[in-house]
Amino acid sequence: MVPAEKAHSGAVTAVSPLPPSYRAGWIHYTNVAPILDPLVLPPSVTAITGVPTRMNGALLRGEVDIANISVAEFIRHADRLAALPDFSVSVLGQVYSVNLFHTRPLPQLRRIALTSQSAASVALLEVLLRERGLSPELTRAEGEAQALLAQGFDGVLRIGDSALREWYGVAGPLTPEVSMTRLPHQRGGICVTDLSEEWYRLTGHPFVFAVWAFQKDAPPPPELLQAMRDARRQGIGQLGDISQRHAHKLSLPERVVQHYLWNFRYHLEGPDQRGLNEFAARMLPGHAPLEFLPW
Ligand SMILES: C=C(O[C@@H]1C=C(C(=O)O)C=C[C@H]1O)C(=O)O
Repeated sequence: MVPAEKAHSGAVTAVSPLPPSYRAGWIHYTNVAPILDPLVLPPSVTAITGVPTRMNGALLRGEVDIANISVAEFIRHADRLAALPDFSVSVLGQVYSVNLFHTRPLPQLRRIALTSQSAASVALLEVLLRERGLSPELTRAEGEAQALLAQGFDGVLRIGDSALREWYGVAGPLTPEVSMTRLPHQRGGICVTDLSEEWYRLTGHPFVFAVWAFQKDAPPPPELLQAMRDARRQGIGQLGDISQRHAHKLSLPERVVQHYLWNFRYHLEGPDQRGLNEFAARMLPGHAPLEFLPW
């Protein structure tokens, strides 16, 4: 509780109550760095960060008012959530950081370890397996893909920064003559299936991993939206610097991180909205088409 009056240096000073703060939750993976790194929060907004499942839970339990959340949770709760009309984490084709690492061809997979950080990629994997008529056992298990593969899983789903690094461990190194898109999908008995690329092959649509969602009756203050748009414009203009900083943190070549970041679609444009609706229809057959706010 904010005190209405506060004793200070012996004098009694009137302190006006602080305006209630709007609480934001940010998934802090590198793929949102072009929006989050330059973001200057308005004074009325506070923020916490965490992995996708943590942010999904925080928004659904009302611990935060806005968060970039897994698209699967947005679809499941579309009756009470709305999404910012022009923000997304989407990709057309390869994403590099949502990977199924496996030791046998997909039709022969029996036990897949799922990351507990993800809801969207788990739902995407379920859709892709169903499309192929496959039903391996799916179990949540943490750890590095290689270690889990050595422990008896024949498939491991990983997302985010660690998945990007593990992908590069299999597909790299990147040499000056080769482009990122031409790196191999397998080496040393480990195959990497990029789920976003599989989605593109299946549907021809981008895949939307995250949207910025909020309770329908509690839209964000306009100054937060403006700050986010300003930050994104600035971030996209500084991809070189942002990539350099994050490449250092991730111990990856700058060229890899730069390609990784410019490859994202951050604006929830028409193709992304169509991809999102296509995914909603496949994830929850019979789901009413999602409505997107005008802006
Ligand atoms: C592309 C990614 O997208 C993320 C994947 C999510 C999920 O699987 O639930 C949620 C948010 C996205 O930011 C990634 O983290 O690699």
